[in-house]
Amino acid sequence: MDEPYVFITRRMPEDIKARLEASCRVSMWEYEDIPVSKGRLEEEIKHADALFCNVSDNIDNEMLNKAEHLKVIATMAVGYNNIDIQTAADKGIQVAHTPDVLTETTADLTFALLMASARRIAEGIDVIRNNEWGAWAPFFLTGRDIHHARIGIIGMGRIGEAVARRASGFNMDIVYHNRSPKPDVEESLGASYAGMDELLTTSDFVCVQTPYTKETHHLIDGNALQKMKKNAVLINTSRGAVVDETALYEALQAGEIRAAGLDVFEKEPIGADHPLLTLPNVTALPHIGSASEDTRQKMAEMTADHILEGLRGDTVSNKVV
Ligand SMILES: NC(=O)C1=CN([C@@H]2O[C@H](COP(=O)(O)OP(=O)(O)OC[C@H]3O[C@@H](n4cnc5c(N)ncnc54)[C@H](OP(=O)(O)O)[C@@H]3O)[C@@H](O)[C@H]2O)C=CC1
Ligand SMILES: O=CC(=O)O
Repeated sequence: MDEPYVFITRRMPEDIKARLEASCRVSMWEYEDIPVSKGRLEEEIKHADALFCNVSDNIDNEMLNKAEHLKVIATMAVGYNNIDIQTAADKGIQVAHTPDVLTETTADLTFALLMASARRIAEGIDVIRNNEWGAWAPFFLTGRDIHHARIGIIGMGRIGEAVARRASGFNMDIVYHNRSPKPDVEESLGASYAGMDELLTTSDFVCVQTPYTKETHHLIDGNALQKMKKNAVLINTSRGAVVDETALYEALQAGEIRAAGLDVFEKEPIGADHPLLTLPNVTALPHIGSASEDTRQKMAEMTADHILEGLRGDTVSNKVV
């Protein structure tokens, strides 16, 4: 019997490719920093038995309908909003993702962004690099305190909980909002459940950690931003479109909220001409939530293993559908 054919949509380290090559025929997009072209992906998905993809690949209904032999899609991410999971399920294609392995790393980055936004770290770095440091001044680059402030976590899931654990080390008052309350987390972390309105109107830091779904599209819109405290900071490390960027720009410019820390954007990648980057109170990062060497290596290994499981006919261990 022919070996199954796997297509990898981004250049991966040799050990990851070799893990698959032990039992599969593998082909890989040549570049690490350029997404696979739509044309190549359409061509490959037609023949592939398995697809190793990532957050920047749009695996929609049209793309999936080209697949003739596909048995498994393994994405090197926990979020899978870029994959039409209903069509995959209808076609009997298993979809696997990488939960847990990236939770602590993403929470570290979320907290780093929170601290950088509150304490104006990016502005401070710019001052030094631009040779603008005149002298110590009493109120120069003063930020807002993190310790003992209230953090409101929207989406108290794996990453939300890991952020809450970090917040408790800073003696923060933790409130959260989910569709379903989590009494165990309330007990272990001393967090309190809040409705959206209460969370927005009382939090000093609002952290968004939900997946991107129809329900969470523009969850943070102009209305939500208006409810936030004037001194509040918004942190988004979930997906860009959970926040209405136009409304956010207007709220930041009008001083309706204090600052924003963003790792994700509605259309990625953004360029230096993005309106939000004209605002000094925006700290922006290029979607690097899970980007530590160890975590990305583990995510890649896990993704390859999901493919091997699916091709053996087993149920993949982190099955979305
Ligand atoms: N910036 C980056 O690089 C990274 C970004 N991410 C993003 O983070 C997301 C979360 O990951 P993870 O913590 O593992 O996921 P989980 O599924 O563990 O947590 C998601 C949480 O969101 C809540 N939620 C879902 N829908 C809603 C809603 N409509 N309103 C309020 N709460 C909601 C869920 O609770 P309930 O169902 O009770 O509502 C759940 O507690 C990923 O989907 C991904 O988009 C992840 C990793 C890295
Ligand atoms: O954005 C990253 C993910 O793992 O989801």
